[in-house]
Amino acid sequence: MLIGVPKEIKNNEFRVGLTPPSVHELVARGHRVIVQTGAGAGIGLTDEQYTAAGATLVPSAQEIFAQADMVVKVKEPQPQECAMLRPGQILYTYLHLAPDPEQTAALVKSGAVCIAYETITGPGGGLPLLAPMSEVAGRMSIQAGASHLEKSKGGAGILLGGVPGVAAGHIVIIGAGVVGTNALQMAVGIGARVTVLDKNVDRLRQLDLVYGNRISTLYSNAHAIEEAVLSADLVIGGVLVPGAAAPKLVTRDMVSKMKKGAVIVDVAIDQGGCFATSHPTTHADPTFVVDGVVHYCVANMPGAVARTSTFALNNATIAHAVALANKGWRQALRDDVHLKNGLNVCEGKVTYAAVAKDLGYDYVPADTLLA
Ligand SMILES: NC(=O)C1=CN([C@@H]2O[C@H](COP(=O)(O)OP(=O)(O)OC[C@H]3O[C@@H](n4cnc5c(N)ncnc54)[C@H](O)[C@@H]3O)[C@@H](O)[C@H]2O)C=CC1
Ligand SMILES: CC(=O)C(=O)O
Ligand SMILES: [Mg+2]
Repeated sequence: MLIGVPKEIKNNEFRVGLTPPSVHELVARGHRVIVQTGAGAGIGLTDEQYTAAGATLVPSAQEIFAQADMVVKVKEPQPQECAMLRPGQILYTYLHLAPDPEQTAALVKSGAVCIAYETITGPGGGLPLLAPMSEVAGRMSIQAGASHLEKSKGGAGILLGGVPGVAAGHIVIIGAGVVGTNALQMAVGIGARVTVLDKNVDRLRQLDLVYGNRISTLYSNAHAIEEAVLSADLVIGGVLVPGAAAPKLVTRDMVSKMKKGAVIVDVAIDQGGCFATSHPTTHADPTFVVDGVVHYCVANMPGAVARTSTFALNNATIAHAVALANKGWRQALRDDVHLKNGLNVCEGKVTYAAVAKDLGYDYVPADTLLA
């Protein structure tokens, strides 16, 4: 198979779909890989490293999309990339379709076979191709929050760890999945007071066993969320209903009653966000203020630590990339229910139930397209 890797074009996005070691994995199995010139330059992955791994460099994204049987990316395709996809071509990347009707319509129109990293499941449960980026974003959420609590960034002027004689700041984490537990690890590490909420009591039980009385755990409902966020200096939003638009758990009214200069980091913004007042921002202009509360809503947080993130992502994506290249998409999906769960749009049909429901498409089960 001919596999193509374009340079990412989203704002401040320096990750790349395949590292040179991943290129080597594919080439060693008899596949050809074309990489756009300079695709990894922003994170020190040179064109020479790609050619040494067996890739051929091509100068433009147009040539990558025109030639490749499978395009491997990181972020959802931007409108000009959607326009270059063609029927039957495999697109393997993050998509986050539920909050994005324009992208969904463009992918349906393209006729391409669109496999979303974020809905591929794992034999042990969970979302193993989302997990590494959630680890990164969860850890980053505390440093982003701490930074924006500084006066010069619009925050209240609070040091989360406090100092002897002055109380530590209060961090509230909504959602105790991968983002939430990684945020929690950092929050405890800097000495903040931490409250974590989830609907899954087993998750809270596990965290209680690890952290004991260093944290407070709360069952997530509207009352508990309101009480927690009103006393918070920093709120992290890390909820997920897989594939679906994020539930708006923090209302406009709650935000209006929060402390002035408090900070919200809505990590779930790539699924639409879990604060009623959120909208996506970029690394170039990461925050806005509503009712005196600083909102950080960057939809590609791991792009800021693009080198770490690229290697972590490739560790999780390469095995399925090899399967798709070796077997073709139909057989690879027939052989692996977890990879099949990644199919969101295929040959003009929406094949992921939560996306179809949220955006008003007919849901066509993947199996009907694999016969
Ligand atoms: N902005 C960015 O750059 C990035 C965003 N993300 C996003 O972060 C979000 C979270 O991802 P993960 O932690 O990997 O998901 P996860 O599935 O590991 O955890 C989500 C948690 O939310 C909980 N939850 C669901 N409904 C809830 C409710 N009503 N109240 C409280 N908790 C609730 C679930 O029980 C689960 O524990 C996703 O939308 C993901 O796409 C992930 C990486 C980067
Ligand atoms: C998961 C995601 O949206 C990201 O890594 O950018
Ligand atoms: Mg997006």
